[in-house]
Amino acid sequence: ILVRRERKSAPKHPGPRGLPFIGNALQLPKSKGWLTFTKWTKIYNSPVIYANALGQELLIVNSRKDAEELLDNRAPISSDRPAVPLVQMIGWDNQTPIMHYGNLWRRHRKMLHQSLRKSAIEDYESLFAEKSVQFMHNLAQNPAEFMRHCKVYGVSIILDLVYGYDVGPNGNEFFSTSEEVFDRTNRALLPGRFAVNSFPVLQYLPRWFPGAGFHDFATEVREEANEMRGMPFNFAKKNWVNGVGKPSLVGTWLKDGEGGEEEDTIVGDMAVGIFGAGFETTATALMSLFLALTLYPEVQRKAQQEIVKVMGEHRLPSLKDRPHLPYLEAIYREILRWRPPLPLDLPHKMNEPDTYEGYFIPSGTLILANIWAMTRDESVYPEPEEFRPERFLNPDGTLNDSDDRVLAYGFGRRVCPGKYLASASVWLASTRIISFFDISKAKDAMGNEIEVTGEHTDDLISRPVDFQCSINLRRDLEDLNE
Ligand code: HEM
Repeated sequence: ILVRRERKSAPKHPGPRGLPFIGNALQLPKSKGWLTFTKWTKIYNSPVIYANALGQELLIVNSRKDAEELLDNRAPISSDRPAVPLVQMIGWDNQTPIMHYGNLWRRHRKMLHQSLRKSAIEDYESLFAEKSVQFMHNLAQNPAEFMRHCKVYGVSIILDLVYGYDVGPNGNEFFSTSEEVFDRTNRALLPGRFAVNSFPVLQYLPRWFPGAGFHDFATEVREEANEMRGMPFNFAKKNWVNGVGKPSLVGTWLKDGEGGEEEDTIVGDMAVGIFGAGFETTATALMSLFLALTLYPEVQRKAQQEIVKVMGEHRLPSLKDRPHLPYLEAIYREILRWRPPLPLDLPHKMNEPDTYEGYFIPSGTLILANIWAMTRDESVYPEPEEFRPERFLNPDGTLNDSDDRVLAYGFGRRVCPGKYLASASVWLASTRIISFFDISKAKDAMGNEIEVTGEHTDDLISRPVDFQCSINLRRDLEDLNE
C-alpha cells in the first residue's frame, strides 16, 4: 500500500487530468492519435505528456531531444514491448517487432544485424535493380494501379531476400493472403480497437459470451497466419536442404544455427517478422513519393534536371550514383519526414522505474514516441507541412549532414534493423520513377484537374488515402536494359 501511495503521489509529467479508476481513457484519441498528441504539447506546455488509461501509464514524447534521452540514452531500461493479448492469441508474439526484450530478442537482433547491416546491403544491389526494373514496367503498362505496384515492389524484395521466393511481376495469390493477414494483425495491434487488449482478463471469457467475438477473429487470423508463415518458410528450408533455388536469409540463418525444431521456430518467426515490418513500410514511403510529386511539380523538375546533369540522358540510375545526387537524397529524407510511415513509433516499455527532469516514471510505463510531432518541429523544419527537400541542403546544394538521422526509423535498441535496406530500396525506386516518368494531377472528363487531399489513413502504418494521378513515360524503357 505504501509503495502504491508513494507511486501515486510522486510527481508526473504534465498531462490531461484523469477521472478516478479510468484515468484518461476517455480523453485518449480513438483515431490518428499522433495529431491529438501533437496538440497536447501546446495545451500542456510540455513536450513530454503523462497519461493513464485504466491503470496503464503512458508517456507521450513529442520532441526528438526527449526521445533520444529516454529511448537512446536509457535504452537498457526502455526497450521492452507491451504484451498485446490478441496478438498472443493469434500466436505472433515472438516476432521481432512485437516480442519482449530479453535473450531471445537479442538472438534475433544479432542475426538481423549480420544480414541487414550497412555493409551487407551492397550484396542485395542486383535484387533491388531487378525488382525496380519490374516496377517501372508495371508502371508503364498500368499506371492507374501505381499503389499496388508500390506494394508488389516492397513485397517482392522482402520475399526474394528472406525466402528466395519470386512473387512474379504482378504479385500472386500468396501476396494477397499475406496482405490480408498483415492488415488484420495490424488492426489487432492498434490500441483501443479490441477491448481484450485493454482488459487482458477478457481473454478467458467463453467463446459464446456476448462481446467475446475476438475469439473468432483470433482463430480465423491464426489459421491464415500459420499458413502464411509456414508456406514460404517450408519452401526456403526445402531449397536450402536440397541445395537448390535462390539463396535466402532463411537458408543463411539455418546454416548459422545449431538446427532442430527450436532453430526452425526462431528463424520462422524472424522471417515473418521482417516480412511484416518491411514490405508495407517500404511501399508506403513510395506511395508518399507519388503524392509529393503530384502536389509539387517543381520538385520533380529539379530532380530530373539533377539526374540529367550528373548522368546524361540515357544512363540508368543505380545505387553507385547515390553520393552524386544530393537533391535525390534530400527527396528521400523529406519523404520520410513529411509522411513518416509510422507516425507513432511502436511503444517502448520501461522495465524499471526511473526519474526524468524531476518527474517519476514507474516501471511498466509505455513510452510513445510521436514521430509525427518531431518531424513537425518548426524550429528545425519551418513550414513543416510543405514538401521541401531543400531543407536538407546547404545553399551550395550539398547535403547538410548535421541532420542525417531519419526519425522515421525509431529509437534506441529497437531502432529499425531494416533501415539500410529500406533506404537503398526506397532511394533506388524513387530515383528511377522520377527519371522515367512525369507525374502530375489527373484530369476528369471535362479536362479539370482532380484535386488531391493529401490525407493519410488511420492505421499503424499510415499510407496515403487512395488518390489519382497522371503518370506518363518520359524516357525510352529500353534504357532499363542497361
Ligand atoms: C521506410 C521503411 C521503414 C520504416 C519507416 C520503418 C520504421 C520502423 C520503426 C519506426 C520501427 C520501430 C522502432 C522503435 O521501436 O523505436 C521499426 C522496427 C522494425 N523494423 Fe522497420 N521500417 C522500415 C523498413 C523495414 C524493413 C525493410 C525491414 C526489414 C527488412 C524492417 C524491419 C524491422 C524490424 C524487424 C523491426 C523491429 C525491431 C525491434 O523491435 O527490435 N523495417 N521499423
